[in-house]
Amino acid sequence: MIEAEIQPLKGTRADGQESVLSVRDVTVGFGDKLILDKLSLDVYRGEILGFVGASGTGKSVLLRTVLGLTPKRSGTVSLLGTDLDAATDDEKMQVDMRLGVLFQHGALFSALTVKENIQVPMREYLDLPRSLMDELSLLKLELVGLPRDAAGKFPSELSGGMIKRAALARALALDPDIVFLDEPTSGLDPIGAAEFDELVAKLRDTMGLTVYMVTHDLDSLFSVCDRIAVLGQKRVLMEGTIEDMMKVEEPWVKSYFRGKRARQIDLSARTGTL
Ligand SMILES: Nc1ncnc2c1ncn2[C@@H]1O[C@H](COP(=O)(O)OP(=O)(O)OP(=O)(O)O)[C@@H](O)[C@H]1O
Repeated sequence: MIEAEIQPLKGTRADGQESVLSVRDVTVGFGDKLILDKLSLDVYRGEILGFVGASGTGKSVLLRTVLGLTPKRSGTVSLLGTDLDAATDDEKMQVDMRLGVLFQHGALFSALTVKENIQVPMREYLDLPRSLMDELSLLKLELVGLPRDAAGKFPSELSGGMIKRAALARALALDPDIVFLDEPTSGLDPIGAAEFDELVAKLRDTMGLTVYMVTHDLDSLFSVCDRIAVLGQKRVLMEGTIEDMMKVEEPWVKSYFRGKRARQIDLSARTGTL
């Protein structure tokens, strides 16, 4: 399959699936350095989208732009059907409440316990009694597979894998429709990373969560991502399933998905030894 044969960008998929995130012709630059040039992308409800690209191509810049943290020069970003530029403050807040974010670094506030970290979004957006917030925090911990006694611990007392889970629990605090995960498995050993991937897939299956995952982790791309978008040349170079990616001849995509490491993972996945 060549690039042109991969599914084109649309607002709604052929099966009628709604676009939860719709990025249209977004241009972002710093000074005279253009990072994204008329980039378009859709993420559909209930899918796990893996977003990849060489280092420095602008994956974090796009994520920050979508979240409204980095200004764009032109283009539109619609989240959950709301054009963020045209939205009122109240509409923006309604959207903010329905998305969760797990940043690669600085995932948790170090001076707060895990429970207090999970309660940060609840305090920001909801007016709930303390006992209910405590109960909800324990439910979120259970959801991400952490024991109840993790609630009173500080991030420094947790392993890397537990920190990621606790940060995910915080991202899920308000039962979001979509979560943005920036390199969620970086720094985890392969078993911890595989367990985290399984957790993300389980949450998608049970909660109908939509997942936008920036990742370099080939294991994640092969095992849990429904669709992959590749960033290159300041735009989404191509998008499709992992099978589509395996057929692409573009040099970076080819070496990424069909290099030695990728071949080992693909073989493991096919033989069930992953
Ligand atoms: N605030 C900023 N001011 C100026 N340049 C920036 C700023 N933020 C990012 N950049 C530049 O934008 C480019 C893309 O950076 P970005 O962090 O998005 O890359 P990335 O694809 O996420 O890389 P990696 O995979 O290594 O994390 C880089 O050249 C970076 O130096």
